[in-house]
Amino acid sequence: MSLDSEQIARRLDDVLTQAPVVPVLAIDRIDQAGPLARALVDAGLPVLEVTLRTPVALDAIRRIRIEVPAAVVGAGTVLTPADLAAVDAAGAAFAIAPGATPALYAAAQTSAIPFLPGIATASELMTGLEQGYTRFKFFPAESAGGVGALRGFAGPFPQVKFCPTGGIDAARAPAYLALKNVITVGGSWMVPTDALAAGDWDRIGALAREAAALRPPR
Ligand SMILES: O=C(O)C(=O)C[C@H](O)[C@H](O)COP(=O)(O)O
Repeated sequence: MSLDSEQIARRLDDVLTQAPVVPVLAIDRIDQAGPLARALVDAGLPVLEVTLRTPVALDAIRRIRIEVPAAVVGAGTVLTPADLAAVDAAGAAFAIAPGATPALYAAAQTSAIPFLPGIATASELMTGLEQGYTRFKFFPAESAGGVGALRGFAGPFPQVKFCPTGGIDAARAPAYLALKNVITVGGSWMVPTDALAAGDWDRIGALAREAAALRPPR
């Protein structure tokens, strides 16, 4: 399969436009997966990024697909072609990387799964453009220049849109969401570590509802 630039953008937009905020999840215990996903989806955040940072991540993706069919569950921290193949096999709806490499771009060309590469600089963005990509994760957003950097990218790269992630919270998210070149914002702030460990789905649900209300989906 070889996709052109428009097809790549459309496949990613189909996913990323479904919610103003994408929760970035590090799931430690498999029994957390279903209830956590349900709390987030019920609160209005259907698009979920399960990071491959924990041993149960792939199982968590499978579990969420079965237990919470309304979730659009994808994978984060996809670092290698092997990771991309593994998340595809687990049935992830999309794959997100904090950066990108020639090997990952090559693997994504032959993978059925929509792939969102990460960039932090104009040169990395231009490498992605050469690969046919116009949608990127901007990571780590706050320390790589934040809202100002994205305003700057809008000049030379008007066709490019972003999912900024990294250091964003409920207070910072609205400034990103107000930018024309931001489709959605990623972050973990609605899943505080102590609330997840305690299974406090009410608190997570309340934070997620606030996040979902930040902007109607685009
Ligand atoms: O694991 C990955 O693939 C990443 O790219 C990193 C995450 O997206 C950020 O760590 C989330 O950022 P916080 O909202 O600051 O927790």
